[in-house]
Amino acid sequence: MAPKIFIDGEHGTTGLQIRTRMAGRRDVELLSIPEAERRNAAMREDMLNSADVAILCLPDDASKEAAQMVAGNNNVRVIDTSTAFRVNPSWAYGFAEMDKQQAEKIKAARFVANPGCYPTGAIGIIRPLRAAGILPDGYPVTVNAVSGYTGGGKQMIAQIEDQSRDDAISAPHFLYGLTLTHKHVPEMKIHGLLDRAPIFSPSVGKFPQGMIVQVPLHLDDLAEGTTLESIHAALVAHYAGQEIVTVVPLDESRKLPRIDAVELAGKDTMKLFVFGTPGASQVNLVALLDNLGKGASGAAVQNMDLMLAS
Ligand SMILES: NC(=O)C1=CN([C@@H]2O[C@H](COP(=O)(O)OP(=O)(O)OC[C@H]3O[C@@H](n4cnc5c(N)ncnc54)[C@H](OP(=O)(O)O)[C@@H]3O)[C@@H](O)[C@H]2O)C=CC1
Ligand SMILES: CC(=O)N[C@@H](CCC(=O)OP(=O)(O)O)C(=O)O
Repeated sequence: MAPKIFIDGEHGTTGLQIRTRMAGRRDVELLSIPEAERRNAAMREDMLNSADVAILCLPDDASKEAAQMVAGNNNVRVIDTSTAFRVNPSWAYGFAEMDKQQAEKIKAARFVANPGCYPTGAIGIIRPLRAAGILPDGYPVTVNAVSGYTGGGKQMIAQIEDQSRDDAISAPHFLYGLTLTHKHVPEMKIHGLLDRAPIFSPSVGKFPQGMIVQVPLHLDDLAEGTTLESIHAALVAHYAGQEIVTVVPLDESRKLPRIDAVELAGKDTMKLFVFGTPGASQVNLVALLDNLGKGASGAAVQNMDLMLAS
């Protein structure tokens, strides 16, 4: 019998994209509730407890409630796409490529916390450098990023696409998270293996899907002898043996005049680049992804497939 999957929040931005990715799949059975009943707690509880894998695509509070609804039912495994459980040690962190053991941890887990979109890029860059001893304790890491506006869910999509609203956003590009206390900072610190919280400056551009995450570094403050080439080699070694996170060869990235935030829109992969001038003292590490692809729905489906393969 095909495993049953219930997407709680299936009519929201992340949920819909997961449904699209599952369309036509015969190896899973999708359980569903009508859109008008999406907040019917009794129906949701029933569906959640009928599923083999429940994928929660809800705000944090609703995710916590849903997790509670299935807590006593060991037949149900859970993937949560919210921020609620990402730094909870009882939940496996759903970034399969972040180290060599992570895919096995996800396969075996009952509870998987899907990573945030920005942290996927930031951790994808930072963690390999911490693991290789290149990025020392105390380094003041900064993370600067731009996301497509679907990152803000139904609310922000409406604010940008419907300019007649009182709360419409007309800016073509805006910074936010100005208090430097964005909800993704703890996740970046813990799964990035950092001893100091990074300064995180997010922004949104007037395009629906896509994301650039930048981590600029001073080579003089890294492990002795670190060069642009050795950072690139460490990333290549870290991501060897899989196809979802790729490290762009230096001879290719050197020729690029610019990076397009929407290049990977609609894709579930992530590209990493090492920019800078050979022999100079600074590098800029860049992750390119789709906030709704490897940054959310694509990663959720990848995690579901790992869990079903166990
Ligand atoms: N968008 C993105 O790029 C990313 C999103 N995420 C995370 O995914 C989760 C979902 O976000 P997103 O899809 O963008 O948000 P949306 O606002 O687009 O969708 C959320 C859905 O959940 C429903 N919902 C809200 N509260 C409840 C509740 N109490 N009970 C049942 N259903 C409820 C909403 O219904 P209603 O229409 O009635 O409000 C809506 O259908 C969030 O935790 C977000 O942080 C993670 C990574 C990236
Ligand atoms: C553009 C935008 O608003 N992005 C959201 C993050 C994306 C999201 O909601 O996902 P998480 O579950 O990973 O938090 C934000 O900054 O709150």
